[in-house]
Amino acid sequence: MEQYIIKGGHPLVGEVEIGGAKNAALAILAAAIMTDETVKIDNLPDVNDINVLLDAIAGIGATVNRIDRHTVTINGRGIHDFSIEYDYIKKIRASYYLLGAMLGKYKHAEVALPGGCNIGSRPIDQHLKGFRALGAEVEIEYGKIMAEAEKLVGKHIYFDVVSVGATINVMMTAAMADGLTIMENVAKEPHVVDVANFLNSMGANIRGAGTDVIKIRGVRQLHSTEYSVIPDQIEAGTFMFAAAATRGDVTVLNVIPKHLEATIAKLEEIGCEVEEFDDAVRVVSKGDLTSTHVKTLPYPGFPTDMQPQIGVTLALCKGTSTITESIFENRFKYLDELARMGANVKVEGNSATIEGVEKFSGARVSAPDLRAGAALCIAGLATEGITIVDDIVYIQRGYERFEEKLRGLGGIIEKVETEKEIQKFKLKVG
Ligand SMILES: CC(=O)N[C@H]1[C@@H](OP(=O)(O)OP(=O)(O)OC[C@H]2O[C@@H](n3ccc(=O)[nH]c3=O)[C@H](O)[C@@H]2O)O[C@H](CO)[C@@H](O)[C@@H]1O
Ligand SMILES: C=C(OP(=O)(O)O)C(=O)O
Repeated sequence: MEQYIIKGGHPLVGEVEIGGAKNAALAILAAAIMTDETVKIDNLPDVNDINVLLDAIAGIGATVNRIDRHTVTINGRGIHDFSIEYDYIKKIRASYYLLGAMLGKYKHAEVALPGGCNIGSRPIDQHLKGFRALGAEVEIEYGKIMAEAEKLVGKHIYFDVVSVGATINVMMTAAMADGLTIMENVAKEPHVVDVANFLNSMGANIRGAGTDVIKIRGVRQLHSTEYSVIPDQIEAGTFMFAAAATRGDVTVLNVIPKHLEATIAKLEEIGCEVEEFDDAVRVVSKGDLTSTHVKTLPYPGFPTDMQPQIGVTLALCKGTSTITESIFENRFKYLDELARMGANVKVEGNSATIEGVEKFSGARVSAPDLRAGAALCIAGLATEGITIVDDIVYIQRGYERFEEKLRGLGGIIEKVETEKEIQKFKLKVG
């Protein structure tokens, strides 16, 4: 099993290029099968989740051509199989987007119940409510969701909870339903807007993405397009908190600063200097940082996907910080690991109280999920000793060349697999 080994205690300094947004790209790839024409998608992150989804799309008969690591063409004309059994697909969350896409285009879809990070119970009732409202019959049997419709007809849908997945999924189906769909209480995340823009570039008629109400006038057919995925605000934020925690000076390149507002506000609150450019943000962290309070919320609130990264940073800030996790009930597991590195934390229900410490000590820790894994690497980079992070397969789901990008900022981090490699690293770093 691959691990990261880290020798920390050095400020991260320099520039890092941010890739395309995983969570936008996954939905866009699924939506690409909704036309028989060829779609070209650029700025894809080269991460495991994307590769699993591309294999699944090829597996049902679409033609998938990799132009390079970040560009792909997809042609859905050959799709002959509307049932996705593929073993890996159920492990990724975004497998549910094939349901919305296939239901919209073929009026029939069967997809294994989705997986994704184990950060809470993660129901999909709002997705199913939306499909049913549009006229689909939906059943769950043998771990599979089966959706079928003779005809899909636009409806007024009010979501009971704000869900990124349900908003995008039902939007995809409604894009090819008859008539007008009005979706209320929808998610406003940048990736919701990106998927709407992508579908519109294929000929869909979607208005209001990025606000609380999305209106979709269904169209009969979608057509070819060329599209570039937006930058990943979570990858960018991860490097920004890595700069803060290591008392570094890092500029994230190829970002949309507007998408990073909640992150920038928290970095400034704890005492970092943040400079915004057209498509870059520089974070400078000098001297003592101070505590703050964080509550995760749907966009434009502070993202739950950035909660572990700020948590690790706050554990090294002076004073008492609190974090309220209001989206997922099981996203504090990384704090147990951090406690093994010397953090002073207490979790009660959906709140964590963090008493800042001056430094951590290196330890062997496990990545409990994707963002938590990245956050534990930040902890290791901020720690003078040696830290080993196990289960990095989670990190590889969503970060491209993570260790290489950190090394580019002066971080001492290597991917290792054997005890011999660990010893070699220790000898090298002294
Ligand atoms: C692949 C992907 O894009 N994953 C992201 C997506 O996950 P995901 O789409 O699973 O998250 P949602 O936005 O749907 O979940 C938000 C909240 O709504 C609840 N809920 C959701 C759907 C539903 O049918 N019923 C229901 O009750 C969830 O339990 C959660 O409490 O958005 C999350 C919130 O920004 C991010 O953390 C994930 O990284
Ligand atoms: C939780 C995440 O992903 P997923 O929803 O795919 O588990 C994430 O991207 O942080």
